Amino acid sequence: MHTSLTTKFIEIQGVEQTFKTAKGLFPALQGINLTVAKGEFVALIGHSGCGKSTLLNLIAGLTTPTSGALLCANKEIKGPGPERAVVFQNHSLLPWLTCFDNVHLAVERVFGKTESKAQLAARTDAALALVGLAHAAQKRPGEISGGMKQRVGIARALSMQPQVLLMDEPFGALDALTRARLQDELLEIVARTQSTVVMVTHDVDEAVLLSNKIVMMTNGPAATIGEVLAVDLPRPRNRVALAEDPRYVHCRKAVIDFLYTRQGHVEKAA
Ligand SMILES: Nc1ncnc2c1ncn2[C@@H]1O[C@H](COP(=O)(O)OP(=O)(O)OP(=O)(O)O)[C@@H](O)[C@H]1O
Repeated sequence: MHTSLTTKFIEIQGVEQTFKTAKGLFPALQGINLTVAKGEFVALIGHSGCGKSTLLNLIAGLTTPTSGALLCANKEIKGPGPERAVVFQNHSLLPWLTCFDNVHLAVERVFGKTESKAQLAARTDAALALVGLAHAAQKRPGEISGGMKQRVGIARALSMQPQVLLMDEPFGALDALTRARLQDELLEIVARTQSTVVMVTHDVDEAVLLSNKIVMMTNGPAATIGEVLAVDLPRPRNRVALAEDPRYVHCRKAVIDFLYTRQGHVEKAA
């Protein structure tokens, strides 16, 4: 159960992102102002191409904004850092390494200079155990299912003991049942580790089930934050019980209204 969600952790101030393309400048994001508190779970939702990944990449420090500022723990975000671990949709594991070695690589990068070999191995084991994959430690990505690969990706991110977990549609490529199971696991892990999470998703139910706050983005070009919805559902959350909870239904409807009534989907060429 989150106690206080008041400590400002990530601050995004007047951020604008313009890309140079063959056809000229493309304004992807403008006027983005957002605060994420420590221990908060924030979902970014919006139609395809509105700029969710662009915003997540800015927080990850993989790109720099055209203007505006991004801060993490009062420090300007100037590049990627182990305190902001990223989980991508396609797990991005190295296929020739075992699950253990894939996670160990990240552990070594962050703690290699300060900890013994035994400590690094123990961290790796603990991260795999956290996602229920201790038994698959010696398997290679090609020998495990899509859901398991995604769990290794989450273990790798968590193994760095990041202050914030940035997830870009982490369950987007999975079937509905595996996706539901991983959402439930993520809920438990986040409760146990008190992680701060920013997650990009297309899935309204996923956003409501997992988050404290849903950031709804307008369609691009020059996309911005249209509305922020507070999800005041108590934790722990149970998907079956929530399905009929009027507060859940209300949140779900508010997001659907925003996406389909006020931001009617416009397909546009990328
Ligand atoms: N490096 C880039 N150069 C040029 N345009 C880009 C670049 N990255 C993103 N864009 C454009 O910026 C817009 C936002 O892209 P982004 O990938 O952030 O959207 P998204 O909301 O994450 O989409 P999806 O939900 O489909 O993954 C799109 O129009 C995209 O074509």
